Formats: sequence, C-alpha cells, structure tokens
Amino acid sequence: MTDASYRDALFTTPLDRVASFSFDEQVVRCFPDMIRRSVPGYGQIIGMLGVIAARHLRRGAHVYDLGCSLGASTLALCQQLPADAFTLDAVDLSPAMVERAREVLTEHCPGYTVNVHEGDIRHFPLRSAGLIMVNFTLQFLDPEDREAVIDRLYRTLEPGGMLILAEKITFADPTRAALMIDWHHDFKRANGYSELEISQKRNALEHVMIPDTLETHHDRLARSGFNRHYTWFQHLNFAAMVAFRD
Ligand SMILES: C[S@@+](CC[C@H](N)C(=O)[O-])C[C@H]1O[C@@H](n2cnc3c(N)ncnc32)[C@H](O)[C@@H]1O
Ligand SMILES: O=C(O)C(=O)C[C@]1(C(=O)O)C=C[C@@H](O)C=C1
Repeated sequence: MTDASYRDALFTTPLDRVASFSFDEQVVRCFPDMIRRSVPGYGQIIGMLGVIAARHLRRGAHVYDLGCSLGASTLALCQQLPADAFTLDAVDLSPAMVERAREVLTEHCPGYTVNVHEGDIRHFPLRSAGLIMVNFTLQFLDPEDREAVIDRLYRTLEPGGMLILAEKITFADPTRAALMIDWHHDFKRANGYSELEISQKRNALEHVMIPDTLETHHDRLARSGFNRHYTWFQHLNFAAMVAFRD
C-alpha cells in the first residue's frame, strides 16, 4: 500500500525502560512494514475488504474506517469500487497517523469522497452507515468501553448494514493460548524480528493492547443486537469477523 521503505527497527536496541506502545511519528514512519511483519493474515484480511464491499455495499452508502491508521482498509475499498459507490469517514486518535493518512488517501484515492478525522471512536459522532470497519483497533480500547462502542455501531448501521471487525485474539484454554503466542513469535522471527525486538514489543504492548477471545467478541455482538455474526478469517491469534444488521 503506502511507502513501505522504512523498516520497523523500533525495538532493535536494548531499552532501559520500555515505554508503553503508542502510535507516534516513529511508529507512523514504519507502520506498513511493522503491521505486515507482525500480524499474520493482515494482507489477506485487508485485501478481502474491497471484495466483500463490492458484493454487499448499497450503492452510495456511507462507510466508516474506525482506527484507520494509514488508511489501508479505505484504500482496499477504493481499489475495488468506483468513486461514486460510497462516501467514507476515517477516524484515528493519533495526530501523526491522521496527518499521514490524509496524504496517502489524497494520493491514492483521487476523486473519492474520503475524509480523515482526528477523533476517539468512543465518542466520534456517527451517522447512518452501510459498512463500518474496525480493524485491529477495538483491542486498544479499555475492555470496559468495548460494549458501548459495539452497541453504538449496531445502532449506526442501516438495516442490511455490516460491521467488519478484525482483532488479535486470545483463547480460554491456556495451553492453546500459549501455543498460538509461541507460533506468533515464530512468525515474527521468520519475518526478521530478533528475540530482543519481540520481547521489548511484547512489554510495550502489555496493558495497552488487551485481546478478547472470539467467544467474548461473538457474545458482545449478540448482546448488541446482531443476530448474524461469523468469523470469516483466522490465522494463529488474529481473526476477522463480520456482523450483519438485518
Ligand atoms: C493497529 S492500528 C489499526 C490498523 C488499521 N485499521 C489497518 O488495518 O491498517 C490501531 C489504530 O487505532 C488507533 N486508535 C487506538 N485507540 C483509538 C481510539 N480510541 N479512537 C480512535 N483510534 C484509536 C491508533 O491510533 C492506531 O492508529
Ligand atoms: O501482537 C503483536 O505483537 C503486534 O505487534 C500486533 C500489532 C496489532 O495487532 O496491532 C500491534 C501493534 C502494531 O500496530 C502492529 C501490530
């Protein structure tokens, strides 16, 4: 997608005290490389978004990309759908991400009605939408806040609308959870990350990114009113779900 020339080297040197992970300028510079080398299945999930939207999105519907980072999900829609197929608001809390996302989407989605906003998805005002994408972002919210967000997204969707939710996940069975974490770290090693990078990133993400189980996600979707919700992709401890508002 975007300029992937900056390799993620954020945790290559030993740090006395690993600061909590935050989406600052340093992360923005290497984000496409970081997420591709860190999230199993990332490219496949993002690539399917445009394909799914092409089948399901009502022509002219409004779309949200919540926790948009550099706009990869929005870009995937622009690559599959014509400019008059939808209007879109992308939202992110990080000023550095928003600034770069605006540049990326202006360059790669000319003619599309796409606006990028700096905002918190817990409070950002929403209007009726046909598709809401929340990819690898709910995991960064305080677990106590997640239900209210999903409730609000349900109410925001028009009948026939769809929520796409991709997340890092955990497992109720500790043996399975530990195996998936080991394999995820092997995946990172295979993608060139060192032991030091893996352990320092893990420390930086502790308490900042708290994954739920798939059961927790599906129970929450059901409580919010979604009566059709499925997991359509899973690779190790990362998964993508879809929930329809009938
Ligand atoms: C892993 S990234 C999302 C990746 C992106 N959706 C993609 O697929 O490329 C998580 C993003 O969520 C944003 N974020 C975290 N908490 C947020 C909140 N409360 N409101 C809006 N954005 C938030 C971060 O700034 C970060 O850019
Ligand atoms: O779980 C990890 O170790 C990750 O690096 C995952 C993850 C994510 O899922 O968002 C965390 C932060 C970065 O945004 C990129 C990837």
